[in-house]
Amino acid sequence: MNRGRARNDGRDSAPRGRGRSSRSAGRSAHRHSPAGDDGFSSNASFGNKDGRSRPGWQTSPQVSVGNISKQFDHISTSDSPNQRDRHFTGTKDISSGLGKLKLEENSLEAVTPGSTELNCMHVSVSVCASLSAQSDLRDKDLNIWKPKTRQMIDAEMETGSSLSLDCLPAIDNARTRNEPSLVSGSGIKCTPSKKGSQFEPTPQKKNADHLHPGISGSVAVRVPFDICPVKTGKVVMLKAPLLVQNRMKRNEAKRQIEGQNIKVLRSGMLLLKSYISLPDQIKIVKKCRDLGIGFGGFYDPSYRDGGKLHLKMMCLGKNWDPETSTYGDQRPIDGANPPLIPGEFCQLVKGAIQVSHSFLREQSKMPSVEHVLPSMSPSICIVNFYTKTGQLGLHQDKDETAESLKRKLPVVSFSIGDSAKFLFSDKRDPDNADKEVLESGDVLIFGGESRLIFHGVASILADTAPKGLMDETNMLPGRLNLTFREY
Ligand SMILES: O=C(O)CCC(=O)C(=O)O
Ligand SMILES: [Fe+2]
Repeated sequence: MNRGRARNDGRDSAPRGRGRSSRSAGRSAHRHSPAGDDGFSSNASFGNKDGRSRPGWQTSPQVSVGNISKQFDHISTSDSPNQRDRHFTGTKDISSGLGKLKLEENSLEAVTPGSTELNCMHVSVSVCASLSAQSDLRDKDLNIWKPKTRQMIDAEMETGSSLSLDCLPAIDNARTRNEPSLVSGSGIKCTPSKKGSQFEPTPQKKNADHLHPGISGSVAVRVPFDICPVKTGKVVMLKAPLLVQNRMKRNEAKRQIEGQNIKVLRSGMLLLKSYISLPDQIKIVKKCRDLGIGFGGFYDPSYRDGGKLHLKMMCLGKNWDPETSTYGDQRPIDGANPPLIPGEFCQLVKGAIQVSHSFLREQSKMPSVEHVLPSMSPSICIVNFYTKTGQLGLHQDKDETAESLKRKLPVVSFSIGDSAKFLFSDKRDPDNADKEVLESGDVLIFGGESRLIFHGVASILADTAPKGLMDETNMLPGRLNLTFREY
């Protein structure tokens, strides 16, 4: 992808050298659910016909934490369509050194002797930290959620270290993927009470010790980034000022009036305005939120020289590493395997390409438009979250396989939340780049002649997200962007 680093002025640093990954394309292809399996019909709606959500989206097992479960601010509602309700919050001090995890179908218990204190706060952390598992969590977890299975996993928790459990809601992922099942979703963080011990999450570790059985010692934890923090009764939510609320409502109304339309920005570069319906935007945000707080979720990506990108990122299907500008099956910073791309996302991508084809055929009166905009089947999705100050310098997306680039398979980009000032150009030249405002629900496609166009995000236009989206998801102010590619 070779993203130039965004400086504060929105311009780029010099292009970075990059080795293109020569891995074969096949590896990731089977890793995402085949589009259509759990996707949705051609009208691009996420829900079932009766409006209810599909089970894959809403798995919600009950979770408790040993004998302290009652004390948790647990608002799990297994039938609730609202993902945010499926959390519990809490932190627990551990003063003794031994703990046991008891896992059984639809429940998880952590029995931690010597518990002394419970404070309520929302924490969700990846997998297990400071846990020396005496059994292979990976293998065991694959069975844990089978009916009637009960398992005990003895685990040693070092005194003065932290234990983090993640158990919701990516049980589906764990079933289908060979990785620890305590993956995405909410969790409980047990932190030490010992003076001088680390209360802060440990810095990320550059290996995947925690994935291997029998390795003791403290294991690093990625600090999860929650794009939709849970509203609790105790937190006073400040309402957006009236002016802002009115602007959001106006934007929403404008989008509804203008409806869907397609703009050809260049050959092979199309902008599908308001392509993603509001209900689907909401579902995408909630899904990204759940994946984002789980193992392999959002993190602060940096370049090789340590400079930070001005966004949070996670990869689905395959990992793209900004430090090396290459794709791989594991994320080097923590060994996480990228979560699968939800089938519903792939369906939306395919639908957007089909709609573009119909439009191009209609325009050109040509029976085939594949040479203008080739079809593609996504095997990679890079999810970016930009806060109000986020940006991304002009860059080309060109770390996909030589075959994918040769065929000029398009990149398909979803915008959700606040609008973005998007730049694109033949050169890495922000001053002379073309500009387009990408709004919530827009889908941008660039393939064919435009496949290697320089593009980037100059700025985020604050408080422009649809009010309905923000109200329904409690998403932080900012913009969610998903770019799909075929590896
Ligand atoms: O946020 C956007 O619109 C662009 C993101 C992008 O170019 C990328 O992730 O490579
Ligand atoms: Fe890009």
